[in-house]
Amino acid sequence: MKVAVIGTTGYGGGELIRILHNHPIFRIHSIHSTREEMPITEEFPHLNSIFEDSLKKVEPEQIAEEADLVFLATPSGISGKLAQQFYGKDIQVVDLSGDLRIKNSEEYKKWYKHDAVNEDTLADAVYGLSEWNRENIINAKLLSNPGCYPTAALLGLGPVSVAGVIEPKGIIIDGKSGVSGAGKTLSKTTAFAEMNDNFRIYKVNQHQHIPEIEQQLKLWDGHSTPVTFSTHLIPITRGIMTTIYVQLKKELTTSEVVELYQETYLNHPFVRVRKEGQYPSVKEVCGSNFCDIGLNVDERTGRLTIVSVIDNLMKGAAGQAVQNANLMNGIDEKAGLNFIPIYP
Ligand SMILES: NC(=O)C1=CN([C@@H]2O[C@H](COP(=O)(O)OP(=O)(O)OC[C@H]3O[C@@H](n4cnc5c(N)ncnc54)[C@H](OP(=O)(O)O)[C@@H]3O)[C@@H](O)[C@H]2O)C=CC1
Ligand SMILES: CC(=O)N[C@@H](CCC(=O)OP(=O)(O)O)C(=O)O
Repeated sequence: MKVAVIGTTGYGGGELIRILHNHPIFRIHSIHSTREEMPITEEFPHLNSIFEDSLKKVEPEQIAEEADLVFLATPSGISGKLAQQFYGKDIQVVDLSGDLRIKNSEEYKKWYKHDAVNEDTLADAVYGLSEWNRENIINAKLLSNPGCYPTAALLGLGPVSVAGVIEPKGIIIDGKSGVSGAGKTLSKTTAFAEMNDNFRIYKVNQHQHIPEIEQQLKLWDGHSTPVTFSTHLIPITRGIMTTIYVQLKKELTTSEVVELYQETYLNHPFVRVRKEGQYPSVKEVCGSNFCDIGLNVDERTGRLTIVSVIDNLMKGAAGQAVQNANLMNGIDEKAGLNFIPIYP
């Protein structure tokens, strides 16, 4: 199958190249950028003598004629416009941005600060939380890949939310992300002197991933109410950890909760549930498509602590995007994604 990548010179685009280069079915047909036509190695010297294709202009008509599937690894605002240009054409679209995730246009505008895509495009976009929306993903032509934080948070919350064993009110999600989550555009907060040896909270109660998390929780549990979601920048390159606090409705032991998670994710190769007493760290998933989850019930408070970790560029972006593209095409979901994490 021929695939195209738009936004190739970014971190998400670069990660797509790393995965697709070794994919057994998908073949990179073309890579696209707003820059002048140049070999990708000008931007990514690490690809020298491995993959040296030249960047092409972003021409949706031509891309749709030539390729079977296109990944949009472009910023919010740009992705939505591109998705509309591909709409109705004979090509599958997988968008890594937030532009197609929020079904309510007003809600999107409130959090993303610009207009949403048109209603048709929005209505046809399938939310690609791979482990939880499989039936819709396999029939999707337009796929909206989840955000990095929502992936970690929702994979952590799914089993207890669906089982109805937690109070729908008062969920607290504490997120920490490595710097590559912010993309490669230079900014003051991600500059070395600001970020190194530092730990900073940002977008307090204003993060654009809040409506995405709440939208999915509401589908799982109609009684669910707004969550508290905090995001922190930590001085590592890759990785997200969410530490989630929920109140249990009834008495459950850690071992019972671990069993619930292990059963839920039994047939989902990219979610690894740790046994009682073990908790994941971000290094243990780095460079891979895994989401690792650790659990503990505090019997004193009746609260469950859920710890989930992902690599933001893999399960949080390009990895899950390829997993979804595999599902959309009836290919083994692990195809091209069989990476052992880079450790240490
Ligand atoms: N980084 C992460 O961990 C995650 C990112 N995402 C989302 O994935 C998308 C890509 O993120 P990321 O790779 O980090 O971002 P980067 O900023 O690293 O890269 C974005 C790329 O988009 C391209 N671009 C910018 N404007 C246009 C345009 N008008 N038309 C076409 N291409 C354009 C740029 O390439 P060029 O200048 O060559 O045109 C740039 O390299 C974003 O929507 C982001 O929110 C989602 C989950 C996690
Ligand atoms: C560390 C860092 O800055 N991370 C970014 C993640 C942005 C992102 O991936 O945005 P979408 O998922 O909405 O496309 C942030 O918190 O805004």
